[in-house]
Amino acid sequence: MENDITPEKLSLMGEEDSDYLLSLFRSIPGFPKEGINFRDYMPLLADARGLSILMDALVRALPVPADSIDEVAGLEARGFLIGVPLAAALHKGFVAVRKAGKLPPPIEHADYSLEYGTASLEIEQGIIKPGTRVLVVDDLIATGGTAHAAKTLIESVGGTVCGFSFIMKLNGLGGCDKLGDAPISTLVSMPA
Ligand SMILES: O=P(O)(O)OC[C@H]1O[C@H](OP(=O)(O)OP(=O)(O)O)[C@H](O)[C@@H]1O
Ligand SMILES: Nc1ncnc2[nH]cnc12
Repeated sequence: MENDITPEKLSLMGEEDSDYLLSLFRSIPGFPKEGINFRDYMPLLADARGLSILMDALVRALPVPADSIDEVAGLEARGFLIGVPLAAALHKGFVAVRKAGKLPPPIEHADYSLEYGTASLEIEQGIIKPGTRVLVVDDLIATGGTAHAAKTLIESVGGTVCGFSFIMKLNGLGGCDKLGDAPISTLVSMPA
């Protein structure tokens, strides 16, 4: 099903690498429930060349210059998998934005709705210092509920979201419209 995937920022790399990356995405209709076409990037991580191209692509496609980022925040769970290596590649720290109940108090908490359910995100108070410029990283933006909740949390502890980096964007759900003015980078887009 990779033929319904549109490259966005992949033009920043060679056609051979771009095609290779596109060939590794998987789409699973009906998972986790009827009506959802689940977009899976795990094969990109499992493939040595795919992982290397992916990380390179995320760095090239940063929505803001690297020197304007203080910290990278990854959203549990799939955002952790790319957030940590991206932070390391940029020589920045990494902050985990976690699902409810995983972090010790004191925490900040925000509820949000998903394409297929509802959930809560939490962040430790004190982990982001006031004035810190944070790049938010996740694998995918659908409705934008998760990324918006992360922005709310980061701002509630005094940070500023300077940009968002996603691998995938699902079209037609208005996700990016929820995120305010901070620049957004997505490597590929596809129908929801
Ligand atoms: O834009 P939205 O509609 O909010 O959806 C996007 C979110 O959904 C997925 O996470 P999920 O909550 O399924 O959790 P996981 O990463 O733990 O699998 C994905 O990794 C994003 O975080
Ligand atoms: N269609 C989808 N595929 C993978 N992750 C998602 N998160 C929200 N919608 C999703």
